[in-house]
Amino acid sequence: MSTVGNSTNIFWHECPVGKVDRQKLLNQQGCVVWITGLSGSGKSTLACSLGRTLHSRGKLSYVLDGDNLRHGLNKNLGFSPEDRTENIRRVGEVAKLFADAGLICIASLISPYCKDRDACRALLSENFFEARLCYVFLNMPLELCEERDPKGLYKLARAGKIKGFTGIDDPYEPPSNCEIEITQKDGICPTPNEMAGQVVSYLEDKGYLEAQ
Ligand SMILES: Nc1ncnc2c1ncn2[C@@H]1O[C@H](COP(=O)(O)OS(=O)(=O)O)[C@@H](OP(=O)(O)O)[C@H]1O
Ligand SMILES: Nc1ncnc2c1ncn2[C@@H]1O[C@H](COP(=O)(O)OP(=O)(O)O)[C@@H](O)[C@H]1O
Repeated sequence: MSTVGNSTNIFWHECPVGKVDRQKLLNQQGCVVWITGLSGSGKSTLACSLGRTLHSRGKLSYVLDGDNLRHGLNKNLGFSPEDRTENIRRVGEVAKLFADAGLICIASLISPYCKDRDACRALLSENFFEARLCYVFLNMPLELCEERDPKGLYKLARAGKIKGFTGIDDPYEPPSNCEIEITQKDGICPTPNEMAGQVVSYLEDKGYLEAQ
């Protein structure tokens, strides 16, 4: 019997089919690839490209995209620091479930604050779950993201019509402990396929693309 958050008198129920059984079925290991970076840095593009590459290799993945989740699970959250923290916490919990289900979970969110990303890492490291988290930092210059501005949000933020926009008047704290950092080379951004390839190589090296 235990107490967790606001719930008291709760019990953990084990099921007979476990993570290892599911992983054997899928011939892969559940893990989380978490893509962080400015709006316009290419997070959704990389997430889709990675999902496609894994699919073509017979690996089951699922994309949790920040923008999309704000249409449902996180529709009651805005962009205040507190709401962003809750956003990351919730997606961390969902990603943990997907990884426990044996999937390669691809989360793509700005996730701008170090403390929230650290909390997420801690969450995925809790004793009953072996941490398999790969932070991918899409380290693209603000100027490039602003130039791309596919949704016109930077323009609105610069005009003061959106308050608290990441990179303009709300901070993006670059990670110092990410597993993969993707940058421009000689002023050229790697293609989505190249970026996905870099992540797939990491997953292969870790042995996540086959059962234990
Ligand atoms: N104020 C402000 N700051 C940043 N982004 C904003 C804001 N308002 C709306 N948007 C749009 O919301 C998308 C980011 O949602 P996330 O859930 O990834 O954000 S966060 O991780 O909670 O910071 C983000 O999508 P991406 O461009 O795909 O990153 C924007 O389209
Ligand atoms: N590697 C890339 N090379 C060139 N353009 C890219 C690349 N990745 C993304 N883009 C373009 O940049 C814009 C923003 O990409 P998107 O994936 O929506 O970013 P985010 O999800 O971080 O907001 C889109 O127009 C997309 O086509």
